[in-house]
Amino acid sequence: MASRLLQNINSPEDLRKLDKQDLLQVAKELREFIIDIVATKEGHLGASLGVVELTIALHYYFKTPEDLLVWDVGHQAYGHKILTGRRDIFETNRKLNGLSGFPKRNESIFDTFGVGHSSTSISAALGMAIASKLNGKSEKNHIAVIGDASIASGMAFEGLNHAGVTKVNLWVILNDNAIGIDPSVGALKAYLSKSKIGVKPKQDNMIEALNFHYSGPIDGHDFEAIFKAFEELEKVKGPKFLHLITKKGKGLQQAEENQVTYHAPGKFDKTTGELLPKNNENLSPKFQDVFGLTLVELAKTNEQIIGITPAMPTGSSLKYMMNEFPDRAFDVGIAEQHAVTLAAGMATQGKIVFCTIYSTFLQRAYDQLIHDVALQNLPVIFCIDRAGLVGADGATHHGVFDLAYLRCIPNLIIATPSNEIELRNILYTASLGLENPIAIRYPRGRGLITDWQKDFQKVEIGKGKKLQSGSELAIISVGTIRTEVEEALQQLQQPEKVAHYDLGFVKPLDEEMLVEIFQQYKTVITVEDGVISGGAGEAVLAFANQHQFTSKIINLGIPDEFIEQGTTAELRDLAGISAERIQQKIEEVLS
Ligand SMILES: Cc1ncc(C[n+]2csc(CCOP(=O)(O)OP(=O)(O)O)c2C)c(N)n1
Ligand SMILES: CC(=O)[C@@H](O)[C@H](O)COP(=O)(O)O
Ligand SMILES: [Mg+2]
Repeated sequence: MASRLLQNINSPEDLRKLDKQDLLQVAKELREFIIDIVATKEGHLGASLGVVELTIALHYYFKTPEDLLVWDVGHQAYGHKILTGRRDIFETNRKLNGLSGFPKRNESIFDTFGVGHSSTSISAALGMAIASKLNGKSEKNHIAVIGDASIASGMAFEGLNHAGVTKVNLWVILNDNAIGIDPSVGALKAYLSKSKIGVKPKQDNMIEALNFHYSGPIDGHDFEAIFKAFEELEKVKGPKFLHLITKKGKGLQQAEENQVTYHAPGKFDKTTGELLPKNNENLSPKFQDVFGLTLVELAKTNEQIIGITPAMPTGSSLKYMMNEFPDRAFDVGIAEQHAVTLAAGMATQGKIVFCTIYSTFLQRAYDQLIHDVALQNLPVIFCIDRAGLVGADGATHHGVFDLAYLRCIPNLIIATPSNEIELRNILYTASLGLENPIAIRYPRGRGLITDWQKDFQKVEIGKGKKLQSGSELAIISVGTIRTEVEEALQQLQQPEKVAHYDLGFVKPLDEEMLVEIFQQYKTVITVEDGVISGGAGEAVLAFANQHQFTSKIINLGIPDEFIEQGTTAELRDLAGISAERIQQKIEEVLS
């Protein structure tokens, strides 16, 4: 598929053998190659298309891999992967046992740092640069490429602040396309958007104030301009900053015009850019929409309700509330720590704050969760999206640690609704006002219920439920993994032997229900889509031990290893929590 020039580029060395004039053709071919593959195999599109020229220029000008190139987030690194020896296996991108969708150290020597979560590139590249200096290799270049949304995160500023007092050979390249997944937000965006190509912001250049040599803004699709800037900056000692203006989705009209949709568009027609219908999608809503639409309903009748998202209005569906109540719904940018403490501040003033964060990104705000929310027992409502295995994004994005990292926090309620209606009802219950903070956990994608917009029912906090009686063994499922358990039970030869309970809450546990289970069953299996170590199953185990129940307890969940990418179904199977694997386990125990 790779055409004339690209098919002979198996490493940056091959690229460097070409004349500069050939690079335009390489850019054309690289764009076509990315579009071709992503159109059928899916993945992140717009970001990689936007940095095609920059990617080629970096590998052409610098001596990678000796010079160290660090991509921020890494969703824009497809061109980098293709030029660094992975062209022929690029169609395995984000698939089980295939390439990771992000740079990864054990995948290639050119991937200098594993990424996926944003805003780490400056700290990582600075760390490398300081180490190089200590190793007597000060001439080595260390290059962080970071987007306009990612640089607005606190962590990126911490890196800039430190770099400014070093004399190391650090390049920060700002790829400014004025958008993250959703439009960029905040005062920094306003500052950056005043910069026009060729017109350096003269007054109060905040980057220069941080002791960086600032260059730009230049057109990031113009090879000549990029090389000229590289040559000039190479003469500068110490940290330097190059500001590029690019267009996300460059080269595919639809992607340029609908940048939010084409961030990760799913399958599309590679020539027209038209999105293709998704196969096998049922009619039940996405869990994120159950959250987003329910929140709008609740916000209509209660003006104390506030919504907060750190940079994921579309992904979390907070966008519905942002559209209806722009004064009460906030996208704070990639700033999970700020989002949590902002929510805490609002809660001190009696606001009912729904703070929605992907499980994996909430890891960033762990201290804020403990110190600013739980310790003061502020009743913030955390809506934890993308809990469990998320599929193709892989190890950096699975939401599998939350139950373990939340369970040990005093004061925090942890709700694990097992379907759309339960999610809706716990959102309603939380909106009535709780005395504690609460974490409500739900997965990526859709469940099975279509008729979900029922009248609200108040939920009793800390209550689980019996879903099915059985004579020999009990299964306790945690959250929406319930559907895998139900499917497993349907396949059993003797389903009447197996009882099924829904834990409902990981904290507080439904002790009454657990006592009933342990008094009745000699074997109990817990199933969750989170890590076993420290997870809900271990909470059940600890309860049994504390109360001297002697039933045998088997915990199913994510084993003590990082799970890579694949479809959610494949990964559940590998982890032993698919319907089939659960069924096998039950049959084994029963026999
Ligand atoms: C800590 C963290 N929060 C949120 C995200 C989700 N996320 C991935 S890419 C992205 C937007 C990045 O925008 P920008 O840095 O401008 O890069 P662009 O996509 O425009 O190239 C966001 C919010 C993330 N990866 N990491
Ligand atoms: C790169 C990144 O972090 C996001 O683009 C992420 O892939 C979004 O995930 P969802 O598709 O689950 O919203
Ligand atoms: Mg951007």
